[in-house]
Amino acid sequence: MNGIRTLLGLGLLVSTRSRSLHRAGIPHQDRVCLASSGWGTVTPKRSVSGPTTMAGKPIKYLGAEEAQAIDEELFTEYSFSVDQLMELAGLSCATAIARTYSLQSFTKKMPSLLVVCGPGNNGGDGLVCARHLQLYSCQPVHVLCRQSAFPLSSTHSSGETQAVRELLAGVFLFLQPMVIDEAYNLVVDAIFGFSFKGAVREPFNSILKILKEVTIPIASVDIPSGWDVEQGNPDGIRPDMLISLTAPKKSAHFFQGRYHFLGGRFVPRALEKKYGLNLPEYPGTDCVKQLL
Ligand SMILES: NC(=O)C1=CN([C@@H]2O[C@H](COP(=O)(O)OP(=O)(O)OC[C@H]3O[C@@H](n4cnc5c(N)ncnc54)[C@H](OP(=O)(O)O)[C@@H]3O)[C@@H](O)[C@H]2O)[C@@H](O)CC1
Ligand SMILES: [K+]
Repeated sequence: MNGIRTLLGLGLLVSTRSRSLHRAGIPHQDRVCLASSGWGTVTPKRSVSGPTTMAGKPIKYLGAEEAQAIDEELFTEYSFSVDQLMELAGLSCATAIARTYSLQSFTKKMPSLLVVCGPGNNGGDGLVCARHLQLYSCQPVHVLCRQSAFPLSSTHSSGETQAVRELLAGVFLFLQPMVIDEAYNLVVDAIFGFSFKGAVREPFNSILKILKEVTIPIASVDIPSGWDVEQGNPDGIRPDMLISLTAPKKSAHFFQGRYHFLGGRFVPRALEKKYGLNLPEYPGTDCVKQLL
């Protein structure tokens, strides 16, 4: 633990420095984030059919283009703002995590959770998730994200959640999987979502390699980071939990962890119908539905 505290302390120092660098105009690709897991082996293909609705219809698993089209339509046709959707998505993720893992029973208290956030909206979901987890008494939550360049990070980690901290990826890369295992109870993987494509670029590639070796559970937001949105990644991280947002993506067929949730209860009925999503009923007023 001393090792991690030293590193985290170093991270805060570097983070402070990098905020200065940001103000000085250091390009955001020089800053970072990070995340992820180690449960089971991802071998295609666990389930071809996937879960069904109460009416017995299969829930639709989206391809990358379709996921992006729905995203676009939510903004243009239904006038959602990115902040609105992100808040609901992040809340869903925190709710699924808190329900599944008994936060009060976590044995490692200081720090408790590590949330690794990427450069896009998936990372924004991670920041919101971290804030809600913290409000669920899971403190402290450490957040690794691209240095503040990310305009949403200040919004979503603001207010009473200032305890979330930024670390540079450079510092993260000093962390050995064993150190992460020792220090944290769970990693939230919010690096990449449905806009990920191609080979993982640095520094995320190195971060994902570390996360592949971690043995504490990983909860992936929307898509396990580094997985192809449709084809998965047999050599990628192996999350214990997947929280699909809006609708599962095709890669969720390859998910072999223990818990699969659907979150993001914001899809208008007309949009659901248009894309034939066949979403399941959410129980009562819940914002998540457990699929597995
Ligand atoms: N209904 C919805 O739609 C909702 C969606 N929501 C959330 O939004 C997520 C989608 O967000 P998103 O579109 O911002 O993209 P996301 O996947 O986070 O990252 C893109 C970034 O990754 C980068 N990048 C890409 N490939 C890379 C590589 N190989 N190696 C390295 N970097 C790579 C890419 O960089 P670029 O290639 O552009 O330079 C860009 O910076 C979605 O999964 C869900 O979580 C919810 O908030 C609300 C409802
Ligand atoms: K993710």
